[in-house]
Amino acid sequence: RVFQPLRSPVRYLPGPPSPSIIFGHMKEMFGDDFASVQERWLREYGPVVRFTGVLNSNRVLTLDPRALHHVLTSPIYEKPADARKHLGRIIGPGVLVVEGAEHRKQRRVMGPAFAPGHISNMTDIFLDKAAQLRDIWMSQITESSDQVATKVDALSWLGKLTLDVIGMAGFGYDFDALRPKEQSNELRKAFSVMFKGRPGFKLLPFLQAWVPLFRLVPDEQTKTTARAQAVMKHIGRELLAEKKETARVEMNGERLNRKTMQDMDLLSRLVRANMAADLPENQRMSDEDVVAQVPTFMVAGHETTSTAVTWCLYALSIDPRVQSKLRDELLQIPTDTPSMDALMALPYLDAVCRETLRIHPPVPMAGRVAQKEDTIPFETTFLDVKGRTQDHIRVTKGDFVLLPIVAINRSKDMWGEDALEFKPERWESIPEAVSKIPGVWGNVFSFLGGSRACIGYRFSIVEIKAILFTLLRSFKFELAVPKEDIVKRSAIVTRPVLRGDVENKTQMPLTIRSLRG
Ligand code: HEM
Repeated sequence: RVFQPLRSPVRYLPGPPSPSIIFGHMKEMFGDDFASVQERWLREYGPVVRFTGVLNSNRVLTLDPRALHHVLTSPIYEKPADARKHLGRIIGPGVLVVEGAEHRKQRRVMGPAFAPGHISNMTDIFLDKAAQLRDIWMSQITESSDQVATKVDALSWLGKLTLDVIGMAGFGYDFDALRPKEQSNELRKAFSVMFKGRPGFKLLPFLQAWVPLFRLVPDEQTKTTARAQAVMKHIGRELLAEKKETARVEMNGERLNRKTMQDMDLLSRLVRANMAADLPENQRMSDEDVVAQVPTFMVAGHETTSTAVTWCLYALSIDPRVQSKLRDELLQIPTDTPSMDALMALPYLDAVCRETLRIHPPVPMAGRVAQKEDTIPFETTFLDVKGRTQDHIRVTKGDFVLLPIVAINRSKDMWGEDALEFKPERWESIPEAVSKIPGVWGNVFSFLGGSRACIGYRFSIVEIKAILFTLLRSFKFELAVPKEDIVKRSAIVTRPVLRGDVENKTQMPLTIRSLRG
């Protein structure tokens, strides 16, 4: 590992000098300002930049669509092993962390559960839970002094809402997160313990991920995490046993008569697909793999979606014109419970969602590591440090390629001079250049692309639309603090933090005004 960077051809790429032999540019990459750092490097050093990671390891930054497409689709590239192992120790061998043949197997069995037809059946769950939040907020307004408006922390409420949604739609489990905390159930408590902690750069988890010796450091979080993990596994196993039993009864021809929401959840679908008679034995997932999908869906699908809706309400709060144009469209619908197709057919709602996920992607970046030597083709030529024109780069085992989600989504070269502005109207006619972005959804890179693209992207788009539909029809949103006070804090998910808040607590204070007279 120590000598690898000295042998790799990546060292011939232009780029900034490493500020630290131990941490390389990791501080810059985890800092709030990472997006402008990346933009600056691309401006200074050209379309392909070499920067450094831990122990001077090579990292490549580029926005070249051909190169990124290559990395996303070639089996030579895997997620960074240390990060996978670290997450795998917490959530088990779920689809988010496994690689190679095991990953292909899991994706194949899980794919049908995320098909549009099944997501369509979940729309009622999304709308139902959103209506629950609407009613809670409405009663808070009624109880307030002026009975027309109140202040809420949108982020924490939306976090509860999306946790309830992933519980019901993911495994037919009601977290009841929208209920008061005292009524918190076991799985919700276990999950919040496992992922407790504040965003930002933290040394110990970082060292634990990289240097096995540090995993022996006894910290309180590790102990409570182990206890919470045991609860999570236990509940996961119970859920699995329940789903298997239901599927068995159905498969025996004694089809259960109750068409409950549980029959529609992702885990039930996955269990059925895994039990299908025509699935070869070696393609079936083990019980351990299936149980690991419970925390996997919670990790991958809950905070990402609540953060996306939160940033959308932020964008709508600072642009009242867009907010009322969107509301006008939503109020045209004669029912509170539209179908998925009806939601998906609303053009301005679609443009607002795309623009939110472009400007405020919840996951700011990801990365892949080459497992052996490779040549990455480029669309545009560039000069290496020796001044030679190149149309490809060579990498070797251990080289890391950044997947710069924010930088692509906001690139002025691709989107035009107004790339940094929130403008849903841009989706009426998007520039030719963005059609090359190798994203699985709508010309943005926010769900990545290729064989490891977000499996839940359709789920989350319909969920986001259902939540916005329900809330915008009942409330007007305003920021309750000056917009300069909201800071983006980047970690695995980019959350809002109030400027000057020493506790670094994530929140989005909004004033909500009832539209019911
Ligand atoms: C706005 C919401 C969401 C965003 C922005 C998002 C983004 C992403 C991104 C960027 C990745 C790739 C990570 C990487 O390869 O390093 C990913 C993977 C994944 N996402 Fe999402 N996600 C969202 C919602 C969801 C939901 C709702 C679910 C499940 C119900 C979900 C399940 C997954 C899973 C299982 C993976 C791993 C896929 C694999 O490795 O094969 N995501 N997501």
